[in-house]
Amino acid sequence: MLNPVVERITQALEERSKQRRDAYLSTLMQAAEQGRNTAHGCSNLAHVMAAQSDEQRLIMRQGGAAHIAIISSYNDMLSAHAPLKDYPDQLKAALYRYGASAQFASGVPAMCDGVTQGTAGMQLSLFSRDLIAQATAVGLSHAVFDGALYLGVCDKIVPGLLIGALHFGHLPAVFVPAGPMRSGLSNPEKAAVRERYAAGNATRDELLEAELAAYHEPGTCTFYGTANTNQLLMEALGLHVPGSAFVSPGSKLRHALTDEAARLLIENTTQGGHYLPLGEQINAKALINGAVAILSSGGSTNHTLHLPAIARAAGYELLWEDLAALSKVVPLLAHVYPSGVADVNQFHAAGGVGWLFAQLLDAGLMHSDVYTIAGRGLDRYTREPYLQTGRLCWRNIAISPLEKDILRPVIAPFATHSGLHMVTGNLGRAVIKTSAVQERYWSIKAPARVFDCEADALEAYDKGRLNGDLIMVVRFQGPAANGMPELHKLMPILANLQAKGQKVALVTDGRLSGASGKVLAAIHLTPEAAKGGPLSRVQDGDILEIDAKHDCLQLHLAEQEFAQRPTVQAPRNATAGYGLQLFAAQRRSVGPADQGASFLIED
Ligand SMILES: O=C(O)[C@H](O)[C@@H](O)[C@H](O)[C@H](O)COP(=O)(O)O
Repeated sequence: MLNPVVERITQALEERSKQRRDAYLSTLMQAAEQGRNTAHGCSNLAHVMAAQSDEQRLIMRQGGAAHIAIISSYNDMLSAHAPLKDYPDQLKAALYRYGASAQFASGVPAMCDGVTQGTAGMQLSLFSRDLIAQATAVGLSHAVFDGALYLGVCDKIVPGLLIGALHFGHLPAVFVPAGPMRSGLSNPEKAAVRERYAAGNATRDELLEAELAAYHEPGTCTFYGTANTNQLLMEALGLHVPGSAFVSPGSKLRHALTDEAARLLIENTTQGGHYLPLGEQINAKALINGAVAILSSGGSTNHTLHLPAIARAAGYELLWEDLAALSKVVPLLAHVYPSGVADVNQFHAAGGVGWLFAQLLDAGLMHSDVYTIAGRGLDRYTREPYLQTGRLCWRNIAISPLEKDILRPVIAPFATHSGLHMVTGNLGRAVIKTSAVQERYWSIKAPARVFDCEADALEAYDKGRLNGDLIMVVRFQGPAANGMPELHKLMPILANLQAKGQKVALVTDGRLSGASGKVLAAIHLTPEAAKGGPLSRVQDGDILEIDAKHDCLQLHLAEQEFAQRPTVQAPRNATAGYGLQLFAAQRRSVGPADQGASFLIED
């Protein structure tokens, strides 16, 4: 039986979004009826076919076969995307075997947050999600396709591809992952070396050695950050070949799963006989399944931005309140770094996605009656793929998790609350994830130390100026100020202060990495300081209080006195150089964090 809160939130989502969703579906229907662009004349078609092989031209000229778009975010800057290099050729070969034709419709940009962390480039990170959505739309705008394969893994890329794809929601879609790199130096060991380096107790050589041992080959980073949360989300939305999220790149199984992605897509086209338009697949139940999967696994806080933005692209208005309400009934069932010490390879080996979904479905926390690319019913995603004499098969996963420190059943979870909190008070509202924070640190009342950028906070630490209990405020980091960068570089220094016995926390209108944890952090604060939010009136020494258990974020100051304080303006020249000026229009038009921090303004 479905959990009543899950049922209520799903219904509320449907009701609140009815008008928008109906309009979305009617646009989708029109596009579906039209199919490929019927206005295409011979010259248009000749342009489509000019670069194709004779065999492919023949298939297209004869008509009747599906024509598939491949959209890829491949580059070899991202270790997670490097394995995608040969996928288009493999997928095309598989599609041809099934009688379809295919074209590499577009590449989309993809940046690595690990490379840009703590640098100006990070200011483009969240904006790149919407840019990827636009690039996806450009790729599909030729309107000659019957379905599309989307290749991407990392933080902004998968949400961006999905948002773009949903604007072509009449096309069936399959997302094709590449899988995580093998485990190297463990994530906690890597973090420990960083903390020692920040404290001056490790050399730069030691630090680099540790980083290289952690990030050591192609594949997704092994912690459960935003990229791997994306992969879990794609399984929960039924957009992957079941169980394909965390299979290593380069393995025979991965190869077979990639071929299977092509086969399933063909099946879901009109030509394949089981037409499944993406826009119908991603309905309220699917979105709630995505949210529940992320919450129960301690997924990335970035998805409090991405999920509302994805939902909006499908005609839904998903609220932070929905996530907060679900969080209270969805137990934390996985402990993967930063919430635990295990990495995603160990999570996968312990039972992984399939085991987790089986638990959630059994407890009525996920909707089973959803459309997936593999057929109706999410139960298909509770099994794991394997090869039997070269043939791709699926099998049930053991009922008990193989490792109770990594996965736990609904009846004995790590915590009954998933750990995502929405805190509110006179500064606005913000998001806190407690699954990686020890419970004794969940509340704090301390003086504010206010910084207008991450670099100033790091400098204060280096100069030994962060003494005593403190709540670090780093403001002018919201979407309109500078694109809402991740401030992950603050974590080692705050962790060090905490380890020394100081009570510390962070309040910011910026973001943290999915890999951040340990220290209590109220992030995505809305309204942001650059828009005149109350955060712009906070001063050094103000007493702030954060209480995750009671969903509270408060500045203790008489209301009138606080209201009369002058509003500090955003620092000038923070957005110059490194291409940042090119995004001035986006900073002007971007929406607030609780609506996904998106600059995609729809009519
Ligand atoms: O949200 C995320 O998951 C991050 O953006 C992640 O993709 C990024 O690469 C981190 O900076 C790496 O974390 P570490 O620096 O801790 O390895």
